Order: sequence, then C-alpha cells, then structure tokens
Amino acid sequence: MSAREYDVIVVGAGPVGENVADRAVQGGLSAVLVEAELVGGECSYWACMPSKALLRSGAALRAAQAVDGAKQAITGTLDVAAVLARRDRMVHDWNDDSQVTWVDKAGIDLVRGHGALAGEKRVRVTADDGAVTDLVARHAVVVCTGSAALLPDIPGLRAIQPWTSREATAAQTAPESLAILGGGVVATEMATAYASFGTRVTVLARSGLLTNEEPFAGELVAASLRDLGADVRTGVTISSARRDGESPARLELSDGTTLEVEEVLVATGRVPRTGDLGLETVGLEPGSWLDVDDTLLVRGTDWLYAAGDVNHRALLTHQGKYQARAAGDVIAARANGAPVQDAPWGAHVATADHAAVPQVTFTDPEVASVGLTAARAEKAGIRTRVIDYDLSWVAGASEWSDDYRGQARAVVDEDRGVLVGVTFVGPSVAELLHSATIAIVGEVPLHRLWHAVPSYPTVSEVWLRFLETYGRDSASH
Ligand SMILES: Cc1cc2nc3c(=O)[nH]c(=O)nc-3n(C[C@H](O)[C@H](O)[C@H](O)COP(=O)(O)OP(=O)(O)OC[C@H]3O[C@@H](n4cnc5c(N)ncnc54)[C@H](O)[C@@H]3O)c2cc1C
Ligand SMILES: NC(=O)c1ccc[n+]([C@@H]2O[C@H](COP(=O)([O-])OP(=O)(O)OC[C@H]3O[C@@H](n4cnc5c(N)ncnc54)[C@H](O)[C@@H]3O)[C@@H](O)[C@H]2O)c1
Repeated sequence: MSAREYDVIVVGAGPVGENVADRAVQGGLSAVLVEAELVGGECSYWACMPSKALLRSGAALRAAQAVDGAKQAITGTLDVAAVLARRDRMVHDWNDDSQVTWVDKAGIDLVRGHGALAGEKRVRVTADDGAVTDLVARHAVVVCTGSAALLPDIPGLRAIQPWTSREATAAQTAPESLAILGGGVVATEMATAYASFGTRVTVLARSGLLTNEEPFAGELVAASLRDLGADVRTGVTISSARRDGESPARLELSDGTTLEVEEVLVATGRVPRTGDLGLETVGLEPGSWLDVDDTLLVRGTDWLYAAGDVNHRALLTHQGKYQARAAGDVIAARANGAPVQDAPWGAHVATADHAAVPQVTFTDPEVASVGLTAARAEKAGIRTRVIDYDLSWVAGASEWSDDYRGQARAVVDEDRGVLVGVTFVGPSVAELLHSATIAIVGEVPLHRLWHAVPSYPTVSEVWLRFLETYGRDSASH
C-alpha cells in the first residue's frame, strides 16, 4: 500500500498537537494528526480540566465560608458525588467527539492509532485492530506526544498498583485514606482536592512543598493543607510498599514509621512519551526528551520538530500551545520560502520559555508565578532587589475575605530597572498573574509602571504597594 502524503504530520493530538496542525493549515499547508487515545490529550481528560474541576467546588465553598453574611447561609458540606459528576461533564465523559468535530472543521485530517517514526519524514500508524497506515511528510513531522507519570524505583511500589495523576483525576469515589508521594504541583493540588472531599490525606514530600517556587509559597500551602486536615510530612519518602489482596497498602517510610492507606498517589514528576516512537530509526535515543532550538526544531535535523511536554522546556498546556503556534508558523514559513523571524521575541521562536513562563498552582491559597524566583535570578548573575509585600494589607483583600492570607514578591533587575519575576500567593490570585506576565515580557520600566494605576479596592493594588516599597527617585528631590 502506498503512503499517504501530507505537508506536515503531527504525532499526538493533545492541546499542543492540535495547535501545531491548526497553524500549519492556516499557513496554507496540509496536515494530519495521529492520535492513539483521545483527541484533546492528557490535559482535557486526565490533567488540567478534571483536576481543576475537582478543586473548584471546594474553593468556592471556602471562599463563601470566609465572608461573614455568606458563611451563615452554608449549612452543609461539599457534595462529593456532585463534584465528581461536574468533573465528568467537564471531561465530556471521556468522549472526544466535540474535539474531533473541531479538527474536522479546521481542515485537519485525523488518523487514529499509535504513530512511530519509520525513518526520515515517515510515520507508521498502527490502529487498535492492527491496521497499518503509512504517512509521509513533504516538509515536517512534529512530535507532540506529551509526557506520562514517572514511577520511582521503590521496592513493591508497582505491585501495589498506585494511582498516578490519571487515576487521581478520573476517580469515581473518594478513598477513605490517601498517601501522596511528592511535594510538587500534582501532589499539592490533589492533596487539596481530596482533603476537601474528607479523605484522610498524608503528603510525603522528600523536600518541601512546591520547591520550584518562592519559599513562602510552599509554607503557606502546607499550612492551609494542615488546616484542611491533611498530614503534611517533609523530609520523608517511601522505602517499600506492600498490599495483600484487597487490604490497605502498607508503606514503610524512610523515617522508620509505617503507614496504612486505601490508595497511594505517586506524583513524582513526568517521563517523555518517546519510548515507542521509532526514534532509533532517525538516530535518536528512545525514551529521551527531545532537545529543540527556539523554533522547536529537534537539534541535528531540518525536518523533525517537537513541541509541548515532550521537549521538556515547560510542562504546561499554555506554554506548549505557545510553542505550537511558533512551530506551526515557522514550518509554514520555511515551506513557503517566506522570511523566518527567529531573532529573540520574533514570531517564530518560543523566547518566553526562557524569560517568562507563567504558572498557577490551584491550591488554596493559589500560587501564581512568572519569571525568575529571587534565588534563580541571583544564580543567573542578575543584580536583584527583592520586594516583599503582605497581600492581606491591601484594601481589596480585606473586602474579599474576613481572613485573607497571602504574600507577594517582585524581583527587580536593578541594572535594567525592570521586573524579572513575580509571585502571588493567596485566594484567587490566578487572575492577577497576567498583569505580571505582561510587565515582564514587555520589559516595562518601573518608572512607567507608576502610570499603570490599579483600581481601588482590588487586590491588584499590590502593584502600587510594590512600587511604593521599592521607592520613587523623585520623592527624595
Ligand atoms: C494532574 C495534572 C494537572 C495539570 N494541570 C495543568 C494546568 O492546570 N494547567 C497547565 O497549563 N498544565 C497542567 N498540566 C500539564 C499539562 O497537562 C501538560 O503540559 C499538557 O497536557 C501537555 O500537552 P501536550 O499536547 O504536550 O501533551 P498531552 O496532553 O499529553 O497530549 C499528547 C497526546 O499524544 C498522544 N500520543 C502519545 N504518544 C503517541 C503516539 N506514539 N502516537 C499517537 N498518539 C500519541 C496521547 O495519547 C495524547 O493524546 C497538568 C498535568 C497533570 C498531570
Ligand atoms: N496547575 C498546573 O499548572 C499544573 C498542575 C499539575 C501539573 N502540572 C505540571 O505537570 C508537571 C508534573 O507535575 P508533578 O507534580 O508530577 O511534578 P513536579 O516536578 O512538580 O514535582 C515532583 C515532586 O516529586 C518529588 N520526587 C521526585 N522524585 C521522587 C522520588 N523518587 N521520591 C520521592 N519524591 C520524589 C519532587 O521532590 C517533587 O516534590 C509539572 O511540571 C507541572 O508543571 C501543572
């Protein structure tokens, strides 16, 4: 059977693959998506969307409980079955019909099955029933296969069939008890969700919580998890695990204690989904993250691109979709012989991956950060000044809640007079973050930020407090 030919073949129809194909088609090219599971990927069905749905109801309840007058109206507790049903609606009951309709309308072809490289510009797709479709690309193959949960090599751990993020986000009931291994984003979000369901949660974090963030972020999240009833243990990990039949899992911990729990969630990071991708047919190492340049081209090739989690630049949907726009557009530009804008901040490069990656962790309080932490900025050799501000001191915070707890930090590059990092920790700070992203990407000088006046009384007045704390030269003259 002869191979079907397209300008661009995209392997993996998660949020990133969908966007690469869309941009390529908008650039006048033909594109095909290859998908082994559900169109929409991990993000739509087992990650961003279901996890946020599991968190939102508890956050809404606690927000109302923090305001006198509203709290008196609350007489019940979280309805866990209703939360899970809302999550089911959010993931369309794990049915991808609506996304397939979008792909079709966007003018993108779809081939279902497992895709693997079969030499330069060639992809072989094997469907569940064993049927094989061979594809050949005129211009580019783009790998957007994402990542999967990493299971550390701990004796007995695999045998007890622990939950990963997939089982935690797709659960149909809340277990009575849950141990969570890890202190990162998945661990803290799922600890928040399950603790609010009434599950007895134990977090086992070998270092602190959210150690990639400013130190106060993990401290505030740990305190609030404890308020929710979770047992947060740091400096400890699982040494071995065992489960007999249907009985609880028995965990031996590194501090010599034991823990018996109904379920164990392993949230210790990700591995690339490249193990069975045929990388060896093009001289690359199976199972490795794909190293790309700023146009998302895999180094050492002129036809293979990788975008999203699989290139390990920033494991976030929005950042992967940003890369996808650059990749789809640069493939079209190169195919059409149009100029390539690959200078920093050009249309065809993912410069923000290095300078301004925004991330919100939807714990309670939320952690919203962009750019460098103070420690990272210092390590990068930037002459910094750190501005700290207690978010509860702004008028908007006291209006928002009767017990507002939050903290904010801005990191200034003293030589350039611009911000290089901002972190907000507090209730509902997620929506504040984009202001900081714009300030960093736009390299807005601090003296100009004085003219960006935040509305009174909103939490965004923290921007004015940052500036007042930093000081204004003209005040002393
Ligand atoms: C619990 C959890 C919560 C998260 N929450 C957020 C959040 O709130 N916000 C955020 O920005 N990020 C979040 N993330 C991260 C986010 O899910 C990922 O960054 C995002 O899904 C990456 O998109 P992607 O398209 O690169 O990969 P994926 O979404 O993983 O999609 C890859 C697709 O490729 C397919 N595929 C893989 N191999 C093959 C193959 N060989 N052939 C054919 N198809 C293949 C897969 O089936 C899948 O559909 C979360 C992650 C987790 C685990
Ligand atoms: N809201 C969001 O944007 C969101 C939500 C969930 C996940 N994500 C993304 O998904 C990715 C994966 O999240 P994650 O939480 O799995 O990874 P992570 O890298 O955030 O955290 C991993 C945690 O596991 C610990 N760990 C690693 N190996 C271990 C071991 N062998 N034993 C014990 N502990 C170990 C680390 O110390 C760390 O605390 C992240 O990069 C994150 O950005 C984003």
